[in-house]
Amino acid sequence: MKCALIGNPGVGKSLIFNQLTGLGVEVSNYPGTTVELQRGNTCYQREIIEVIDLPGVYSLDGASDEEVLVRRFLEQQGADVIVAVLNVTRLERNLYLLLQAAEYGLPMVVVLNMIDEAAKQGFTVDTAALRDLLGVEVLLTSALQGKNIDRIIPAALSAARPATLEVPYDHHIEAAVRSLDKMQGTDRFASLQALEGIGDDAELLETAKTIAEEIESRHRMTISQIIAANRHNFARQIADSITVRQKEPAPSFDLDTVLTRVIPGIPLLLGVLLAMLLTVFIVGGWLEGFIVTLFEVYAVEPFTALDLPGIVEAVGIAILLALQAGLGIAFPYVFLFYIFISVLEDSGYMTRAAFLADKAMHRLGMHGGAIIPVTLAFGCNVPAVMSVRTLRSRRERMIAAFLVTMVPCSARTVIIAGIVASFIGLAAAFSIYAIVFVLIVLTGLLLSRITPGERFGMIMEMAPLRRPDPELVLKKSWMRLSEFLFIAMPLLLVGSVFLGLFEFFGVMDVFEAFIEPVTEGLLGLPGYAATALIFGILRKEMAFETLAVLAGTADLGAVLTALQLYIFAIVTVLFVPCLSTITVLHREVGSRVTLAVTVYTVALGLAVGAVINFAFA
Ligand SMILES: Nc1nc2c(ncn2[C@@H]2O[C@H](COP(=O)(O)OP(=O)(O)OP(=O)(O)O)[C@@H](O)[C@H]2O)c(=O)[nH]1
Ligand SMILES: [Mg+2]
Repeated sequence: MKCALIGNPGVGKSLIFNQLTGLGVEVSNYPGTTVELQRGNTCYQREIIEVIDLPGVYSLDGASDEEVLVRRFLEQQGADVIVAVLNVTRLERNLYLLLQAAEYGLPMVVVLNMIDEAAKQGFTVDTAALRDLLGVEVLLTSALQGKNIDRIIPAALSAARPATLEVPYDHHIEAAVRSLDKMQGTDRFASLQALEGIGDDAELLETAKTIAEEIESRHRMTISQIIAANRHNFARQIADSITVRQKEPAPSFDLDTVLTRVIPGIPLLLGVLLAMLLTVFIVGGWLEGFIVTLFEVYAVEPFTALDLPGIVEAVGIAILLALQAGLGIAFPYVFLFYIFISVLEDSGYMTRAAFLADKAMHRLGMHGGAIIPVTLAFGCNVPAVMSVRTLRSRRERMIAAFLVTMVPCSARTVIIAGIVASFIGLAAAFSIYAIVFVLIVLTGLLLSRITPGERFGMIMEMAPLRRPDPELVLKKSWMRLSEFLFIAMPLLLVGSVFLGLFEFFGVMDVFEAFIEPVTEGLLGLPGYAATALIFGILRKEMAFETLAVLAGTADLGAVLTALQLYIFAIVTVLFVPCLSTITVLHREVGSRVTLAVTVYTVALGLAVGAVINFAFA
């Protein structure tokens, strides 16, 4: 048997799913967390029951990816039982979706979740009244406290049935439904769908269209608008009739007016982001240094001391370097960042941040939600790319994936600080940031023009402000980290081994000679800089380290001119995202976008380097 969890975003479907199946899908106090269908199994009385976690939607007739997915799922009867999960503190809007889903006629049970919050707000729900109205079983649950979750499956098995309640539509629409029934013998649901222009019976659609146009001209509204308005009204009536106030809610200080007003909202947001970045830089940088040194002293050095035959040593070193690069990013940056982001999400602050950032992000072809990937990117592009999946449309995900990989991550900051700030000066270092920032904005403006796909406004529900649950925060951060470890690391290993072998067999020298016209002619850099750039692909700071090794000194200022150092730094910063980023890009947005990002950033890096070289040489 299959049970599907359907409901608005952020009502607790995934938390219920995790409790039923023992799996760990992502749970967040940020609407729109689940974007794909998730499946898992649970066992009840020796029967295996498949549970499906669907992405949250507000209605079933929109064009967003999630709405299309859920609608198809219902049309194709993807489940035997629908478990409609409702947030009891937002009954009206949640009932709207329920009324719409009920029309598909599948057996269902209703779960009113977050009853703990309702109690805090001083009300409860008359479940018996709702049960009578809908004609289906209604449960009160709190997924956070694990209350009544164990009753969902038994109810789905024994008490699920199609809802008997019908939305009373406008009398013109009801009349149209009756006449379609008389003329073509279609049932209520099919007639309503046909009136909205949905379905594949051409004759029925034709008849329905004539009737619909007649009604629309009278109401000066589209049929869909009339139907939606009727459902809304009915949902409100039901919500009012089943809500039982127990006490008046205590008047509370409205934190939201502080958080979401431009002043002090925006300065506060910038402060929060800055504090987060600084903490991650300082703590992360320290931790990374620690891990890298640890590897150096306890793995790389002892391994080289073994004096193994050349090729074995080359492969071994390559593997160690990849582990060093991967772990050096994973724990200090990815994990730390995820903890911060999870706290911001689960406290509900992230939805406020998205709201504040919406205007700026729109210019770049994304919406406020892109604040998450963009902020993450300053720490490390890997988690940033992984988070683009929370964006609503493919168009936005593509734009965000592009822009995020251009944001100077902490490793690139190390390059800017280590090469430019220390050998040339602070002003020069800031000028690199300024150039990159301008390029990101220009790229965003360009992409938002040329990227195909529908634009969506931001309709995002403000998640309630809550104290984040430490256990959920840690669990989620760990889950996201392990995704990085198990997906990006193996690829990083393979890439690194190839690079090591290339070097061993002298492919690097051939390559250096081959692209000499570019390195020397175009960028005015010594030939060995090309190898350093290539190693930068593994881990950005390695460009710096390799350059020092190849130049034979850490005092780069003695062997390279200020202009050469500046060009090397800006090319490294812009040039191809690192291998870890490329692997996650590939997973999140596919090979074509990954290739486009790679080609674009190489071209951009070389072009900017060349322009600077010719302008100042
Ligand atoms: N207080 C309280 N919080 C809950 C309850 N159930 C879920 N939450 C919280 O609500 C937030 C949303 O939970 P999710 O399970 O991610 O919601 P979802 O329905 O899967 O959301 P989408 O994937 O966006 O559709 C999380 O922060 C949960 O911890 C509950 O019963 N009580
Ligand atoms: Mg979810």
